[in-house]
Amino acid sequence: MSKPAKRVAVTGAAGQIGYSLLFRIANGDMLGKDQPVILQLLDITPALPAVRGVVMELEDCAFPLLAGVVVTDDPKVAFKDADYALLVGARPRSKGMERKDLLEANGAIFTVQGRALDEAASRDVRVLVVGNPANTNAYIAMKSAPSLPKKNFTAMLRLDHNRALSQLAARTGKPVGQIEKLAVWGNHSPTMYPDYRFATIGGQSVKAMINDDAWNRDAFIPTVGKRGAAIIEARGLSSAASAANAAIDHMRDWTLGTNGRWVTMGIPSDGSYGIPEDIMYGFPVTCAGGEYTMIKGLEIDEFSRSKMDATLKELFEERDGVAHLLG
Ligand SMILES: NC(=O)C1=CN([C@@H]2O[C@H](COP(=O)(O)OP(=O)(O)OC[C@H]3O[C@@H](n4cnc5c(N)ncnc54)[C@H](O)[C@@H]3O)[C@@H](O)[C@H]2O)C=CC1
Ligand SMILES: O=C([O-])CC(=O)C(=O)O
Repeated sequence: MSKPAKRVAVTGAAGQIGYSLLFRIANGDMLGKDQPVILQLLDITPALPAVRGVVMELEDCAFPLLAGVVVTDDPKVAFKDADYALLVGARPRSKGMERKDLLEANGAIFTVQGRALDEAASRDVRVLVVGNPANTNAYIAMKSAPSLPKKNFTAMLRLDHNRALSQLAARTGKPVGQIEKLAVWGNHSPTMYPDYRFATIGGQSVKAMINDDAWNRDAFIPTVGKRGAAIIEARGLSSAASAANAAIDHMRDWTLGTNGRWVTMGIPSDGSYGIPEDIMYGFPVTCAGGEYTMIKGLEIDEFSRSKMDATLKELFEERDGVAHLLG
């Protein structure tokens, strides 16, 4: 007998990430090839005709796991009994903007949606915020949903993690799938700190393999941090397929587990590593049994401390900038 369907809410369903994401969720890439899903799609009223077009295409794929689709412009309808919520809908940046420049335009969306999740979603709903600035928007949603567990709110750092893996594979000439124990600390912004000090390939230290601090400082860290801008420069639009892929990776690993492998998730801090409680910060985690567990006790050297503090400082500034939204 097939499993009962899970309700997956996706906001910004008419957008470019939505167009890459929905088909993969319906195909079972996120929750497994034996898990039926009901998609609950939210967008703003003028975008609903476009969402209906996407739904026609979903129908035309005849996905066996797609057990139903809801289309709405009302967050409470979209989040009704939702088991998963992927909050993608928000304005993307264009050339010359930083992600934090979107705070004013996008922050308010996440108070409304946090409250609607609080009221309507499953008490176990797993929330991933993709819309930028993702960490602070996730913080806003979490603070606007006081009856839901804080740990169920996360922000997407997985694209940064995957970008960093790919840069390391290129530099070492090793297969990307063999790299373990990478971490990306902090904010999804150019201040993030991708950190391969603990990384291994086939049990060998990646840091020792590369042995080039200047490359780390002057090439690796800025390339990963500014990759989003490089894609906007090249495409004229921000990353969409790779962002959707990262969202699938994040939710799949959270739900189905990582078998001991480290991944990066933006999660509310518990105070570890000197990051104050509730700050939505990228940490290395493993996932098992539907829960994530932060990797604790890693040594933080002076260079790393300064990087982790710089990205924390930016998150403080963003948090202060949205204080008025949180009353
Ligand atoms: N965290 C990450 O790694 C990444 C985050 N992003 C962010 O994801 C967001 C979406 O990007 P795209 O899909 O490329 O943008 P897009 O402009 O193609 O689509 C955004 C969609 O959200 C909808 N929307 C706007 N306000 C809404 C609201 N209040 N409720 C529901 N839907 C709403 C729009 O109508 C549109 O359909 C942007 O903020 C972008 O910066 C993009 C790439 C990576
Ligand atoms: O850079 C942007 O604005 C879109 C994004 O978050 C990314 O590609 O990492």
